[in-house]
Amino acid sequence: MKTEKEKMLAGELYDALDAQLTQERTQARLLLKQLNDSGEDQTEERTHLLAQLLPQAGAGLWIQPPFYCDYGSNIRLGEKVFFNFNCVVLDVAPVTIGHRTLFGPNVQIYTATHPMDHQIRASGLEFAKPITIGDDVWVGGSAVICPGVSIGARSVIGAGSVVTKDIPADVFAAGNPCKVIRSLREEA
Ligand SMILES: CC(=O)SCCNC(=O)CCNC(=O)[C@H](O)C(C)(C)COP(=O)(O)OP(=O)(O)OC[C@H]1O[C@@H](n2cnc3c(N)ncnc32)[C@H](O)[C@@H]1OP(=O)(O)O
Repeated sequence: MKTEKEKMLAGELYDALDAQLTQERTQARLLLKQLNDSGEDQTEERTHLLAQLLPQAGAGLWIQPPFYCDYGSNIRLGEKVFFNFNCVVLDVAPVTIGHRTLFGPNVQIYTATHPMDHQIRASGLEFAKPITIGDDVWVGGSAVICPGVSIGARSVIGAGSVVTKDIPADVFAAGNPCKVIRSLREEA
């Protein structure tokens, strides 16, 4: 029989109040509290905390606190990824981010979702869909990336966008819902 964590990572309905998952979230929150309370001059301390929180991060990661996530262990980052102030990554399902991708302040990445049927929702069970963002993407401030979305390499997402569907590579896309505005191939 699958554990609740295995169901969660498989995108199946699962119980978020499961003891193992609660313990893992608590551990992540304790690390986040230390990270978010750390000073700008405590670079070694921050590097040490981030290595524990995000074991699948590439070299050159820069996270400007405050930063928030559910588990950390489900976030895979390429090299030289940058998160500006106050980003939130609900990594209930895997979140995969490519090299050199930049996030403006207050970007929200949500893999977590709940059943639309109120009776199933009332049972407390929930589920999640993975999010993938390619290399060299720039996500403008306050954008929301919804569950299950992929954003192709080198694309730019305008500030304040709500990305509900996949965005291809090499485009500027913006708005709520986020739509492709133009190709960036000719601008390269
Ligand atoms: C990593 C960091 O920390 S980043 C720091 C934080 N900074 C930001 O988040 C800034 C993000 N910047 C943006 O969102 C800007 O809008 C940019 C850079 C994407 C604008 O790019 P430009 O190529 O100059 O776009 P341009 O102004 O030509 O707009 C093209 C169209 O898209 C629209 N548009 C541009 N940005 C947005 C947006 N965020 N949301 C909705 N529509 C937008 C414009 O209104 C315009 O529409 P129109 O043709 O109907 O007039």
